[in-house]
Amino acid sequence: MSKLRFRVVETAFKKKAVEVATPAERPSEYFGKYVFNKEKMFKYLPSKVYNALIDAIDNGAPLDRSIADEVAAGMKKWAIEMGVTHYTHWFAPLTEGTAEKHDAFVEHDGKGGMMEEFTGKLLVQQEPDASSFPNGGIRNTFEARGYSAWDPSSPAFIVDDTLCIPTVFIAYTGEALDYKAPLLKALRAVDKAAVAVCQYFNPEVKKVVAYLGWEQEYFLVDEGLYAARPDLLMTGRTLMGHDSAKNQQLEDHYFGAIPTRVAAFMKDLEIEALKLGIPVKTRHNEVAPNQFELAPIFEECNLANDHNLLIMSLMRKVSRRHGFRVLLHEKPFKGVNGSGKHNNWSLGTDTGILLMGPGKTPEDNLRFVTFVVNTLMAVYHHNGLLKASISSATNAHRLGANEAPPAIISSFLGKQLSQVLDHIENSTKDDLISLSGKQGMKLDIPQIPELLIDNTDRNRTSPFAFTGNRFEFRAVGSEANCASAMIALNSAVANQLVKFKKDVDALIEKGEPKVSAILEIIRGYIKECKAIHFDGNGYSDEWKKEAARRGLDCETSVPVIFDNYLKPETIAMFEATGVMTKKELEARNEVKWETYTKKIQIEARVLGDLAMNHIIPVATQYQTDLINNVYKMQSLFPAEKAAKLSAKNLELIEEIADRTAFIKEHVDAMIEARKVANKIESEREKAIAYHDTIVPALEEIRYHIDKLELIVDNQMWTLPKYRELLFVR
Ligand SMILES: NC(=O)CC[C@H](N)C(=O)O
Repeated sequence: MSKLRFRVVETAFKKKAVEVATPAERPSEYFGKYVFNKEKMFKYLPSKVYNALIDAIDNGAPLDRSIADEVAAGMKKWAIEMGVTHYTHWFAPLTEGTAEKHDAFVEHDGKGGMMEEFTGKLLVQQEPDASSFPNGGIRNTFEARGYSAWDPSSPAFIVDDTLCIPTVFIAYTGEALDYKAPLLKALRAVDKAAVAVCQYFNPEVKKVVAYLGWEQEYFLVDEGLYAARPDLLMTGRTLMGHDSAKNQQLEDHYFGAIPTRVAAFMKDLEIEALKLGIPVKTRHNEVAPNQFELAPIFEECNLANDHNLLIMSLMRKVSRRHGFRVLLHEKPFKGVNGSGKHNNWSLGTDTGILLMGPGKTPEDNLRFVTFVVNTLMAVYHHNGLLKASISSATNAHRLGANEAPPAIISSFLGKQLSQVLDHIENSTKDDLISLSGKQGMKLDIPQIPELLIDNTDRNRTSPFAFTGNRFEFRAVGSEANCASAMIALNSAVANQLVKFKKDVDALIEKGEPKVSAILEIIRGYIKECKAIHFDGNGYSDEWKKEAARRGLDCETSVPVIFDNYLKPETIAMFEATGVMTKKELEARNEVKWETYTKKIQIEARVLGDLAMNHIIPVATQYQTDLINNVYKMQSLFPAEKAAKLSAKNLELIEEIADRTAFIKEHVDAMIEARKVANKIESEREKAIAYHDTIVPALEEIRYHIDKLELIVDNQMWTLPKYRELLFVR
């Protein structure tokens, strides 16, 4: 009998919710307790320094060294009062996680003792010995220097005894080695380009901010069960496991009562998140059993992204206090919903206008339509790139399967917005603009009810859906750094807005009045990007055919999808917006291909091990029991009767023999295929070989393992089954 599996199931069943103390203060009082936010800056910094820092945060003004020294002194004072002993630059290298290297505040005081020290120099820039992060060949090992540099726009925060300073991570030669550096550039580009366009409508607009509201989906699995599944432990997903008879068919988990152990975890997590200034708001059960979701209020994109990275590491930490492990993988379990991280994206002005939201007047709506249509143009022209920005070895299992968006980028607009765009497209300039006496010009742009639009039919099958006053990029994966998608989207929109401004200005120069110039260009754009608009069922096979006919990127091989980053139009777009150079894009793709290969390689190794060490031995043992039974039948009964009574067992004996033989042969073949792939020099070709030869083998082997799970004695099966992983909580 398999002891471990039954022991962990039993222990898990007995676990009670961990008591979580509710803080005495209200959430609004402890919100941001561990953040060096504006309130603390005001308290701990001289007013001149405070003003300079706020200017740097709000307007990107440069900070000189003397200011940095004073900021560091203020930060240190606050941190030491909070019991902090260490500091770290906190950054997001190209690994999908975050990195930190803690240093104590201590320095020699020159009198044989120690003192706490933290200077502006240490705040502003560091040179972590971080030569082992992926860099795609940008840094040669002999010149392996990478710098981390302070991002004042994301406030420092405290985790345990450490002051964490959000930073970018760049090479000695200036290339980005992280997600934050290009994200900040993309946000600057979209700000600049959108401000220029906004000024057609309101010359007061000086700043446009990109907002991000992410929705983090995740699974929780009892820690004991998790430990008994080496595949979960090492790859984040189950590489095998037959469907549980009951899973999500009854739709009884979604929005259901939150299980008590989970509710305690959520409460604990939320308290910690609020203290770190993460404005968490929503929590609920998701579609699959043991799947949940957490979402904050939207924030400025760079901050929101840091908060998402932070929440993922908090989730990992807090879940363990509750005897759980959190699974952020996009598809931990086959056959039930995967986990996404829908990115709600919008643009807003410093005059308080949400640019993707309809307004009250036709003029407001012309602005609204301008930004929506330019976004559609960007998504249309860069649909392959946007797909590449969310593609990974892990997200590939999710896209197109069980409620997740398909692997083709299209945009859902809903009935009302579609009608407005159709109206503009099908009207002449004179239909749309009439001169009406003293009131001046009248625009015929249909009204979109501001409230109603929030309730428009949602389309879960759309990867990029308009949802009333924002777009929801639903294809982003749960494990991803949102920056990848946000870099691509904001850069593409920035580039498009620049083009729009150029097109409109050209007409104005020819003597066309501003409003009709805008309408003229918008009308042309609506026609041009029609192919991206799709309100139908994204899961259907007809859509796949239709999307191909429309010329949208329908590639499904992740390593090939990455080619989108190196297409001439992509390079031109990133270079024009100043977000990334060709060299950076090339290097980053090397990392993407390499990571892809390594992830599949690890899965193949783990599956090979489990097949040989768990599955085949257990199946063979059970087969031996059956064989013994057959022999005993023969000694007990006359031959004919024994044969009849043993018929079923004989079938099972053969089935086990066939399936184990298949598994063994294919594990061996997979090892050989890996050997061949590993010899390939080019990272791209190697990743393609892994995709084409190893990924299908993983599926084929799994199929037979899952069939064995159905027939082998349950008492012998060593790995916790889907019904246990998904329902014990
Ligand atoms: N209810 C939902 O929105 C499901 C979303 C789904 N889990 C996804 O992967 O995107």
